[in-house]
Amino acid sequence: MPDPIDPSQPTRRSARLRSLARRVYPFRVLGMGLGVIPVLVTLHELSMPWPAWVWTVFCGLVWPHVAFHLHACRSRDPSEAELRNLTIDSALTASLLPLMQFTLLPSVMVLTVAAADKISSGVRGLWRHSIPAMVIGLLATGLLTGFAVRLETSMTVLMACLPMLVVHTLAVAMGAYHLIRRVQMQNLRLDTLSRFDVLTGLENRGHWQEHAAALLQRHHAGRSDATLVLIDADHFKSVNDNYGHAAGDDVLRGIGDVLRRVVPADGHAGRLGGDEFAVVLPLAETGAHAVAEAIRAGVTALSFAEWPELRATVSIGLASPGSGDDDLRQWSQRADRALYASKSRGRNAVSQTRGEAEATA
Ligand SMILES: Nc1nc2c(ncn2[C@@H]2O[C@H](COP(=O)(O)OP(=O)(O)OP(=O)(O)O)[C@@H](O)[C@H]2O)c(=O)[nH]1
Repeated sequence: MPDPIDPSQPTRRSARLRSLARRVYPFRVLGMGLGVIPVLVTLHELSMPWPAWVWTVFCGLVWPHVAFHLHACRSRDPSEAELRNLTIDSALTASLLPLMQFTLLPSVMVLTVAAADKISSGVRGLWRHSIPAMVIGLLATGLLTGFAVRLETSMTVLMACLPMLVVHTLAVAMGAYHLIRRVQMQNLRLDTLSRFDVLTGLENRGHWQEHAAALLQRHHAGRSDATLVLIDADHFKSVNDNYGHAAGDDVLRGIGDVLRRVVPADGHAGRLGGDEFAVVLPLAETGAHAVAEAIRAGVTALSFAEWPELRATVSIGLASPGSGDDDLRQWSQRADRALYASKSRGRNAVSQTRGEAEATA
């Protein structure tokens, strides 16, 4: 079975490549368009014949649009077509070097930009696969024009290289900047999704448990009071059955809103799953009981615009850690027993494990 997060899987690869043509197009137009300037200036200095000019203009100004409109957009497999185009880019770029008699600066510059564009395409190993195409392009025009070499770069050619050096470099940097920002935002979203419950916006089970375990540890170290409050919606199944799942979701969201409003800033509220919620408070039982009672009253007061006759209640159990509560599980079991006491006393109630159970409704 394919691993959905394995980037080497074919489906993910083709999804990534699908946007390649659009991503590469502006950089190809910019890179090859600006690259043509120093090449033409060099051709002028070398008094090269007109076919060399025509070829250069085709490579720099015509080919990028041909590649995009004829190949990548009309192909049945645009991603594969674009990979082919990137390889042809390399061949065309290298074919300009013999025409310039390998004049050092523009030759190195256009080759470097061509390689950088392959690397920034994000396609692994593309620049390596482009090397044979470069050799072919170089040999083709080299054999036609002879392999004359004139490395020396005049000041005019140097000046003609500047637009490409500056503009292309900045454009690539800006592209990388936007990509990094997007990845950062997506990481933030993933982080939020992994820690918070989508329906209520409260902490999810795992994230809440981390806070609860940390508080339990602080309590055992004698550095904090602690009370665990378990909350369960009453007859929630019948809310779903009688009003529908959307109404059930509204009740859960309403309970989430009450918890956000009532739980003090140093407490942590989470949705454990289904209609079960939990809160940990750095308070002794008396203070926690007041918070639990405020939660119970807040849920009782909820109203729902779409279902005016719908009412919700919750049963609540709370427990402070006993000396034998070494882990969160044992602590939760004690709070759960208190919650069960509230259920068996008719619901819409707050109970605690120490002392007698209290009915507050
Ligand atoms: N609308 C909605 N329902 C959910 C969601 N998650 C779980 N449920 C439903 O919540 C219901 C929980 O029902 P039970 O565990 O039987 O509890 P109950 O009906 O509240 O009974 P008591 O707790 O004894 O009062 C089930 O019908 C689940 O299908 C959710 O995200 N949205």
